[in-house]
Amino acid sequence: MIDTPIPVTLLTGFLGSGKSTLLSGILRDPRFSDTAVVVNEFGEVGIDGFLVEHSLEQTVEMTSGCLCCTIRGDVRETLLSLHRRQEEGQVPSFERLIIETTGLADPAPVIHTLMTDRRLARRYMLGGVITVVDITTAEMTFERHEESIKQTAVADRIVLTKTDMALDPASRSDLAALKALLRRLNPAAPIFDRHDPAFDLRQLFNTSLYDPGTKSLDVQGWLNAEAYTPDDDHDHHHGHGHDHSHEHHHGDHHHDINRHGADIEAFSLELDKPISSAAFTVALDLLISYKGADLLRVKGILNIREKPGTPVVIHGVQHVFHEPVWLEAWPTEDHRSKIVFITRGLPRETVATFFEALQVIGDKESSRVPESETL
Ligand SMILES: Nc1nc2c(ncn2[C@@H]2O[C@H](COP(=O)(O)OP(=O)(O)OP(=O)(O)O)[C@@H](O)[C@H]2O)c(=O)[nH]1
Repeated sequence: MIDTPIPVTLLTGFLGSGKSTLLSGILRDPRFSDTAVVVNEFGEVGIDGFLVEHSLEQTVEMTSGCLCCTIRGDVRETLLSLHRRQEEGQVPSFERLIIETTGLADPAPVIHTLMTDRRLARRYMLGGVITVVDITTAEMTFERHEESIKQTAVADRIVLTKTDMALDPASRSDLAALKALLRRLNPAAPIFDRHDPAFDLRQLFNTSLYDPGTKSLDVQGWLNAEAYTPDDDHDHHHGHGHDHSHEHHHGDHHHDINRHGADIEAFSLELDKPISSAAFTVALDLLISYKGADLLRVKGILNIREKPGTPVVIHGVQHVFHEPVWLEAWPTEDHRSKIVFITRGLPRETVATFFEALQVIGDKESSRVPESETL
């Protein structure tokens, strides 16, 4: 058990959106009794008394300030120390870890630390990102706080909160518009209603590439490339074009919620021919140096020409990419490379151009890039 990296789930969402309330619900549920929690709070008391009382040493609260500022030190040290204490039997063993970030935090630095820190990577892996969205304040929050849009764009799961509060008919149309906006910002992340009787907390945690339960890789579910492909059934799934104002007209509803995050695009690229490892590396490096900060999330499965039959999985958040994972075989009959992108101010056409050029330069350049510098 201790040999398998422990999945880490990031719980994010704007101030007051309902993160702690959701977390309390998770920790009250006996199915999640093997969960450790790291809470980062500005205030003195992180979470309600129940959690502190019943989770005992598995709860590590940090009152040292904003997570995004202290991540290099505190969260890393906290996670390593927690793991060590588990191995030494000082705290009960845990199967998953949740980090609740402050509402103001950009989740990217935490994700970067999990992706790149070798000591952490032997013990933990990025499980997923849960983003909580308060439906009563979402529009104002998106309006005023750019980071809340980014929190949504990098999510693996989106949870709508405060849906139990009385809604007048106008607010219900707001809800439809909000969902359409969330799908546009992030087509692949399932959206759950916290108060839907069918909502099961377990749906929040089946997010990682590696499924610790079955000890197998679920590339299809993780990539969910179909969600990025616009078709008749998915006419809310975009990534092409910018004018979304035709969607969801709601009587006398005046706001155009879809203008928020108008520069965010979600799309997939499919490459029919196997690609050279060297050319792919060059194209990705160029893209990162050109617009690294605006590659909000990139996931993909690649057919590398030099290694037929063994695809490689890539995963990046902004300019930082996870160590590629080589698979022993393709998960399906479809052996095309597929890459999904969520970008800011970086249109599909531009990204596609990089990868089309890649196909062209592939043959010429592959011999000129040292093997050590490729995937
Ligand atoms: N009616 C209702 N109230 C909720 C819901 N979720 C949270 N709240 C309330 O909203 C307030 C803020 O919730 P928290 O869970 O503390 O939010 P948070 O995101 O942890 O807040 P910060 O830590 O300040 O960022 C509290 O008063 C909660 O009781 C919900 O689904 N419905």
